[in-house]
Amino acid sequence: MERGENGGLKGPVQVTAIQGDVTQAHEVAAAVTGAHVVIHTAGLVDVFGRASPKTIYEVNVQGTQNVIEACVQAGTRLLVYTSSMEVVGPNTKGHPFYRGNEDTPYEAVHKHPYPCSKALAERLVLEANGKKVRGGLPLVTCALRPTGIYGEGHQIMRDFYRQGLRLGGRLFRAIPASVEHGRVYVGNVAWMHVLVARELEQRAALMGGQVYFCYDRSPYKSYEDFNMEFLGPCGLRLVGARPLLPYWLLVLLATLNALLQWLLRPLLVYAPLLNPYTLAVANTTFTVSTDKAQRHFGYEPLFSWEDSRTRTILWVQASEGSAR
Ligand SMILES: NC(=O)C1=CN([C@@H]2O[C@H](COP(=O)(O)OP(=O)(O)OC[C@H]3O[C@@H](n4cnc5c(N)ncnc54)[C@H](O)[C@@H]3O)[C@@H](O)[C@H]2O)C=CC1
Ligand SMILES: CC(C)CCC[C@@H](C)[C@H]1CC[C@H]2[C@@H]3[C@H](O)CC4=CC(=O)CC[C@]4(C)[C@H]3CC[C@]12C
Repeated sequence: MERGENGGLKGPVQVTAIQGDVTQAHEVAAAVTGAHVVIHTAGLVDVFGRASPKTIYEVNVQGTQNVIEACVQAGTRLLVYTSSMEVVGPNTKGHPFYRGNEDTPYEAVHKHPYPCSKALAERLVLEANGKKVRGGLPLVTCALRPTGIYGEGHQIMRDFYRQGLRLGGRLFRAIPASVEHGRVYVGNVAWMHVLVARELEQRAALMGGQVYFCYDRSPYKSYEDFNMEFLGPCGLRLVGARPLLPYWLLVLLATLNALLQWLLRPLLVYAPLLNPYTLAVANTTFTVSTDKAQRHFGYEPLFSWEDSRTRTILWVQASEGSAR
């Protein structure tokens, strides 16, 4: 096997897939046994009310506890956790987080089950740093906090694309262009995980118990303007320099959706994109500006903004056939 541009090994890699449920401790133990490093990225990502708060807690918090316990029992010393920007914010008060870094003071107050579960799970992982694993050596853990991930496989992007096609090639602006939302390309999030997994053992004293935002050179834009970087070249147009509907009306619609969800629950799962939580997240500035990952483990984005954009556009275009 040869070395690639970034010093990593290049060539075929053998992967063994083991299917399991993180809520089942014995299944997690079976998957972790014999592993040198664990990257725990499985999670229930639901901000729409599809799953119950109990299920979200079981998967994200209890599942993470199972992973930690499996590392301890198996004597696996290195654990990397995929956390989220959501453990910080936006908070329930809608305070902006503008170009913040890992040390920026911010009142992290959550009510929604998803950010609550990610925050609890992250805390479990960080508190487990230094815990003795089988054999007596200390566990080394750290957490990566991606902002909104985009790229190939981004289902919400595909949903917006299909909606735009249905509306005759148009999407209507709902959020002011001045609200900036942090985004990071999926390939760079993955690359950051690989680097952490590679460096955690050698740099345990520096990296153990640390959190790192996942970032790259994607531009700071509003959620909708950012999506248009990909949907625009696919033939969609964002209508309106300002939101089409007044904010109070969006709040009303979001509240109505939440009420309908609650009323219909015994009959069906009504889970539209717009609810009070998603509206608050989309409408609150949250952007990061940091070089901590570069300083601690030499991270540089593997994919430039141009590459990330092109790859995402190609993926959206490829999904066009199935959209019609
Ligand atoms: N999508 C985003 O913008 C962001 C995602 N994240 C985090 O990144 C991670 C991956 O998220 P995505 O790829 O977006 O979501 P996803 O839903 O595409 O992937 C989650 C994976 O977890 C697996 N999973 C769910 N429940 C499981 C269970 N009980 N046992 C085993 N596996 C289970 C799913 O099968 C799926 O493969 C999650 O931990 C999420 O919290 C963090 C920040 C932003
Ligand atoms: C016109 C509507 C109000 C627009 C709705 C857009 C929303 C569905 C999305 C806006 C921001 C997204 C979230 C954000 O990127 C942060 C996230 C981090 C995670 O860890 C999981 C996903 C998410 C909560 C993401 C979910 C969709 C949005 C709320």
